[in-house]
Amino acid sequence: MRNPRDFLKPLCVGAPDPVTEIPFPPSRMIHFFDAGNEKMRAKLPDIAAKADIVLGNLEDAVPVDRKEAARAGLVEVGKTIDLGSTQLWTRVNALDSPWVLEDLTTLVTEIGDKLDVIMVPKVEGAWDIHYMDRLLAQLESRAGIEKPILVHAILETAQGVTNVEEIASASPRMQGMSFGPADLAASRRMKTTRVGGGHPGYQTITDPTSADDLETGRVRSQQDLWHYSIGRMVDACTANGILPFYGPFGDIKDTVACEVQFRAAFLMGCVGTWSLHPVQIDIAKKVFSPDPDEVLFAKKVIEAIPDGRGVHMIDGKMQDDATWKQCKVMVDLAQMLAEKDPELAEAYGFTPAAA
Ligand SMILES: CC(=O)SCCNC(=O)CCNC(=O)[C@H](O)C(C)(C)COP(=O)(O)OP(=O)(O)OC[C@H]1O[C@@H](n2cnc3c(N)ncnc32)[C@H](O)[C@@H]1OP(=O)(O)O
Ligand SMILES: O=CC(=O)O
Ligand SMILES: [Mg+2]
Repeated sequence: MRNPRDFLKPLCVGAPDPVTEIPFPPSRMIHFFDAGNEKMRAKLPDIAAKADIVLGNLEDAVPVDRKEAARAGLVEVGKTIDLGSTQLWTRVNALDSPWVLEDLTTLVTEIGDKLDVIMVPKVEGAWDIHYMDRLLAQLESRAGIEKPILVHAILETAQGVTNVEEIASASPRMQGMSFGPADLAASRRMKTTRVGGGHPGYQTITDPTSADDLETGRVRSQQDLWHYSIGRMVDACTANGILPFYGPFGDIKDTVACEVQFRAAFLMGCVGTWSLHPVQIDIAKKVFSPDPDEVLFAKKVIEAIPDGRGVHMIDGKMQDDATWKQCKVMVDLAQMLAEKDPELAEAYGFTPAAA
C-alpha cells in the first residue's frame, strides 16, 4: 500500500497535483458519440448545448477498422469545437487491447488540456487504476498539462464488482464509476441478450391458492437484475467521495423502460447515466433533475427546521435530523442544476440571484 502522505503527490515530476475534491458540476447524462462518424461529429455543437457531458467513444461499438478514425475525430473535436461548460470525456479502448496505449498517448498529448475525464472499460481491480494513474502523470508532465485528467471506471466484470471498493479508492484521480450491464452480463454468464433493463423471466411469484390449481390467482412480478451491483457501486463510490452513474440502455425505442431504469438508478443514488441516442438526453435530463414537488417539499422542511435538529411534524410526516439531511441533498442538487437551467430554477422556486 502507498504511504498515505504521498497520496496527493503527483506520480511524475512535472505532472499537476492531484485534486483533493472531485468536482461535481451538472452530470445528468454522459452522451456517447463516435467522433469518426462525420454525421455525429457535425451534430455535436447542438448536442453539447443540451447535454452535461459528451464522450467520444473509442471502445466497443467502434469497429476495428475505424479505431484510428474515431481517435483522430476526437482530436479534431477537442481542437476545433467550443463546448462551452459541457464537459468533454472519452472512453478509451480496454487496457488489454492493442489500441489503448496510442489512445492515451495521442489524446493526452494533443487535447489533454480539453479532456476532463477518461473512462476506462472493464476495470478489474486497483492495479488497472494504478497503471492509468502513473501513465497519465507521465503523459501530462510531457505535454505540460496543468489540470489533472480524472479517471472513471466502468464496472462491467464479475471481478470488477468483487473489487469495487478497492477500485473506488485506488487513486485521487478516480472521478466515478459507470455501471456496464452488457459486459457484466457476459462476464457473469447471465442468460440475457440485452443492454441494461429488466428481463421478463426474472420474477417472483406468490404461493398457489390451492394444492390442485398451481396456475390461477398467482401474481408474478418482474424483479430488478441489477439492484445488488448498482447498490454496491453507489456505496463504494459515495464512501470514497466519487460519483456513481448508471450506464447504457440499449432498447432505444423503448423510452418508457429507459426512463424506469434511469429512475431506479437515480433513486438509489446515481448522479447520472449514459445516453446513446439523442432521444435519451431528454429522458436523462427529466429523471436526474429532481422532481419539482419533491424539491419544494424539501425546501419547506429546511426552512421550517433552520438548525436541522429535533423532531417536527410537517404535512403530517415526522421530520428529524435524518430527513433534514435528505432534504439538503435534494435542495443542493436542485440549486446546482438551477444555476445551469433557468426553467428548472423557476420550477424549483429559486430566484435567479438565489440560484
Ligand atoms: C454496451 C456499450 O458499450 S454502449 C456504448 C457504445 N455504443 C454507442 O456508443 C452507441 C451510440 N449510438 C449510436 O451509435 C446510434 O445512436 C445507434 C446505432 C444506436 C442508432 O443509430 P441510428 O439507427 O442512426 O438512429 P437514428 O436513425 O434514430 O438516428 C437519428 C439521427 O441521430 C443521429 N444520432 C444517433 N445517435 C447519435 C449519437 N449518439 N450522437 C449524435 N447523433 C446521433 C444519427 O446520426 C441520425 O442523424 P440524421 O438524422 O442526420 O441521419
Ligand atoms: O460498456 C457498457 C456495458 O454495458 O458493457
Ligand atoms: Mg462494456
